Amino acid sequence: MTSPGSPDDGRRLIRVAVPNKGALSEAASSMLREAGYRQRTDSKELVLLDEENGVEFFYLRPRDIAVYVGEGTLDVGITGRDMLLDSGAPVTEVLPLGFGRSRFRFAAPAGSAYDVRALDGLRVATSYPGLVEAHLAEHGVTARLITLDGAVETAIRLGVADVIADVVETGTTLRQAGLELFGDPLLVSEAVLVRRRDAAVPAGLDQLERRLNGVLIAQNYVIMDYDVADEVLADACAVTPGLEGPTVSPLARDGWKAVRVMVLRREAQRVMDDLWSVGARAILVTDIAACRL
Ligand SMILES: Nc1ncnc2c1ncn2[C@@H]1O[C@H](COP(=O)(O)OP(=O)(O)OP(=O)(O)O)[C@@H](O)[C@H]1O
Ligand SMILES: O=P(O)(O)OC[C@H]1O[C@H](OP(=O)(O)OP(=O)(O)O)[C@H](O)[C@@H]1O
Ligand SMILES: [Mg+2]
Repeated sequence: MTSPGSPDDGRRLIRVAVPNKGALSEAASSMLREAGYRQRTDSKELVLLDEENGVEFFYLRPRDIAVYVGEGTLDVGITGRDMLLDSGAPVTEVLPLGFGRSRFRFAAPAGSAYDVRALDGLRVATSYPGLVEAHLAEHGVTARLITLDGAVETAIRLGVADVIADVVETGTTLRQAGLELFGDPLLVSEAVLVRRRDAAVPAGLDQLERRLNGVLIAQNYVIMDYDVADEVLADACAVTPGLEGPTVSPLARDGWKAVRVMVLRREAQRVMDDLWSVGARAILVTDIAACRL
């Protein structure tokens, strides 16, 4: 008989927690899909078995994911760094995933010019009490935390709090509530892959990590090909050092080489200008569909 969590051939499945709703949900599933895993097609599905890849996905609230992984019920999960620190669960980051980027900041009514050290005795509304409490303690400040489930920006207008601490991406929500930021960010957050701290590395994590890393590289890098005369080959290679060094091949045209190299996508236009300046020609940029480095 097959026990839960093990397919017929006796391999143990790696159990992965994925956000079921909210800001991380869609991006997490599409990254996993990009990495070759099956994902649910119905947002009501709670569990999905991808037997071919040896993975079982559990769709859970992002806030609960660090708890399940910290308890060892699930092997790994995708959640926000802010949520994982707030939970205090014994989990550790395996890989930052490059989406769900935000800052965790204090804000107060525009013009009130607060300072973190002046929060003693004030009411701070937040959905992340663990994070805020630790930060205030670091600064020797004792404030009264008002813990709310969401829509924290409204708490000041309704007279429940003097300042708030919340997730900020574009700042639109804050501005619309007539608030402005003060103090340094408590945290810079993004979605992260997490596993249980001080526990054995779960079987299958290395494959999951390599696949997700492959997706990140494919998103962030392009392939650049160009032709260059031997005399300026070294100058061109200095512009495009690549990750491990460019591939240089002979061209049918005497005294010229063909070069192939990986370049950061966001720098591609600047790099093409620089290559052109040193004399490179036929500069082509190609997307990477998938990779393992
Ligand atoms: N507008 C945003 N841009 C980028 N990341 C965000 C944004 N809002 C939330 N996040 C991040 O997404 C993660 C989960 O937050 P989310 O808002 O999805 O949870 P929630 O507030 O519990 O759920 P919901 O908003 O659906 O009630 C956190 O790590 C947070 O930093
Ligand atoms: O800086 P912005 O681009 O405006 O984004 C930040 C807002 O997005 C999230 O809200 P969400 O929609 O998740 O509602 P919630 O506050 O109820 O969680 C977060 O809590 C902020 O309110
Ligand atoms: Mg939210």
